[in-house]
Amino acid sequence: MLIIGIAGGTGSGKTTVVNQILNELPADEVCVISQDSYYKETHHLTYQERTKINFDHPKAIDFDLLVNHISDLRKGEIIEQPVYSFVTHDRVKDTLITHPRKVVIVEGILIFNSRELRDLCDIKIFVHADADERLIRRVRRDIEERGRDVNEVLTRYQNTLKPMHQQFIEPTKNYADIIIPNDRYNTVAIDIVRTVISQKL
Ligand SMILES: Nc1ncnc2c1ncn2[C@@H]1O[C@H](COP(=O)(O)OP(=O)(O)O)[C@@H](O)[C@H]1O
Ligand SMILES: Nc1ccn([C@@H]2O[C@H](COP(=O)(O)O)[C@@H](O)[C@H]2O)c(=O)n1
Repeated sequence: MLIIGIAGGTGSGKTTVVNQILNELPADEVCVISQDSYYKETHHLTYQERTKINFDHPKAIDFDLLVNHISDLRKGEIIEQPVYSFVTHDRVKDTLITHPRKVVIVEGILIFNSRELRDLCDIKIFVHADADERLIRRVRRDIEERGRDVNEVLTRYQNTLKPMHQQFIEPTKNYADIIIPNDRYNTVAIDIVRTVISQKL
């Protein structure tokens, strides 16, 4: 099994890179684990209380469960991946049955903050895009796909996204084996990653 960690700031293009890698691999040889699915359960909080959570701090993530699940996959076990709603800011009741595959891709802004998770990754990739580019993408995406308005996104960016990126996300670039510059679509980098995967497999 080959475990690939893909980190990078919000809007850097992690999900897009994952999809580009997936395009070239047979569906039954790869599975994807998103860190977003592992935001801590917050059933006990009201919606208003949940909106105030700092989602860009490592404490917001259930790393214990995430590490256990990746370890289980490595052992060949099936896991039940939680499913998260960006609309309610909480996990939903459903889970996603996920089978171990030859290639396991773990993606998320904070994954390299966990030493255990870093150690589980055979290849660590950091997707880089400049802050202004990421903000533009984030505004568009959160309005179109996550039910937010421009004021909410910009306020969150100033209060949490920017400082948390500087404190917790950007420094983890140092752990990366490969850094993908993604201000523009980077097909050369994707080809290189695919070649590395093929060679390892
Ligand atoms: N290289 C790129 N150039 C332009 N837009 C991009 C690029 N990569 C991703 N995007 C767009 O930016 C938005 C955020 O990308 P996404 O892959 O969801 O980022 P992340 O998973 O890192 O938050 C999406 O709408 C996506 O289509
Ligand atoms: N309820 C939530 C939970 C997280 N976020 C934001 O999602 C970002 C991480 O996802 P990416 O796909 O952008 O990597 C992170 O920056 C959180 O602020 C949210 O808006 N609402």
